[in-house]
Amino acid sequence: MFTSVSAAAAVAFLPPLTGRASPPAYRVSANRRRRIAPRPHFLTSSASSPILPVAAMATDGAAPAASDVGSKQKLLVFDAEEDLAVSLAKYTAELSEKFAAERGAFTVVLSGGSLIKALRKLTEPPYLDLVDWSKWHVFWVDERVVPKDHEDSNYKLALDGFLSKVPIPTGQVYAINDALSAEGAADDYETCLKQLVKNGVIAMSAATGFPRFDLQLLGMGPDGHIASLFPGHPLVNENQKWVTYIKDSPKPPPERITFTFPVINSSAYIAMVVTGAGKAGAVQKALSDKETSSEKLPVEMAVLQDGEFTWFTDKEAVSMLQNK
Ligand SMILES: O=C1O[C@H](COP(=O)(O)O)[C@@H](O)[C@H](O)[C@H]1O
Repeated sequence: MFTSVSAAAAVAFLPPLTGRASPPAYRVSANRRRRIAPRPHFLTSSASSPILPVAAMATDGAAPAASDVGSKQKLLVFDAEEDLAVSLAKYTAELSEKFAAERGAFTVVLSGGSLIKALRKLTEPPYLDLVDWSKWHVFWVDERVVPKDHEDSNYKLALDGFLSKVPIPTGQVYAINDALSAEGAADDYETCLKQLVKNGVIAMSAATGFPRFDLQLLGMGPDGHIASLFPGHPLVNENQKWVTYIKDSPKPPPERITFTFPVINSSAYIAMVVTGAGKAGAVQKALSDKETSSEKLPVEMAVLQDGEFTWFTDKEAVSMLQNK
C-alpha cells in the first residue's frame, strides 16, 4: 500500500507567505509583496527503490533518507485531481519565485495533453497576482507539426487553457515555426534554444553540456511515452541533438518535434503529472522496484542528472501499486 497526500494535508505542510525581499519589475500588487516560501518535501526516494511503502514513511512528515542522491524521485498521490491541481500551482509558483530571484528568468517547458488542465489553478488568485509572470519564458517539450490554430496543436491547447489567462510577455512564449517541415521546425527550435542560451535566458548544464531548463511540466501517455518519445522508437536513443522530429508517431498526428532525453534529463526540476486508471500500468512499471527484463518505457528513461523529479499523481494512476 502507498499513502495519499490530500490537498488538506499538503496545505498543512506549507509555510505561510512572508515579506518579499525585492519587488519584481512587473507591476506589484499587495499580494505580490508576499514571498512564496520554499516547498517542503513530502516523500523522497532513490531510483533503486523509487516507491516507499507506508511502513517506511515517517508519519511526522519527515522525509526518509535517499541513498542515491543523483536520481532522487518523489511521489505525491492525491485523493482527487482537484487537489493535485492546487498543489501543482503552489509548486510551480514557488519555483517561479526561486528562479526569478536567482537568475532573473524562469524557463518553463510545457507538454500538451492533460497537463494543461492541471495548470488551471495558476490562472486564478492568489497565483494570478502572486507570480511574477514577466520572468517566465515558455517552451514546449513537444509539438505537433500543424498550424498553430489547429485543434491538435499543443500551442493552441496551452494558449486556450493557460497562456491567454496569465500576463506572460508574448515575446517570451516560444512556439514552433509552423510554416516549416518537421525537420525544419526541429532545427529552427534548436537554433532558437541555442540563441537563448547565448543570451543567458536558458541555463546550460555543466554536467551534461545540454540546456538546463528550470522546470519541465510533463505528462505521460498510457503507453508510457513522454514528450513525443514513444516506446520502442529509435528517437529515444538520440543523444546529440537537443530537438528532433518524428514523422511516424504512433499517436496522431504523425509529424511532431520533440526534446531529446539529454535535454529532458538535464532539467533542474521535472513535474511528471499523471492521472487516471488508464495510466496505472505504465505507472506501475515505472515505479515498481522489481527489475524486469522488458524494454524500458520512455518515462523510465527520464532520469535527472542533477535535479529534482516529482510525480504528481492521483489514486487511480497508482492503483496498480497498491496491492504489491
Ligand atoms: O501526444 C502527447 O501525449 C502526451 C500525453 O498526453 P496525455 O493527454 O495522456 O497527458 C503529452 O504529454 C504530449 O505533450 C503530447 O504531445
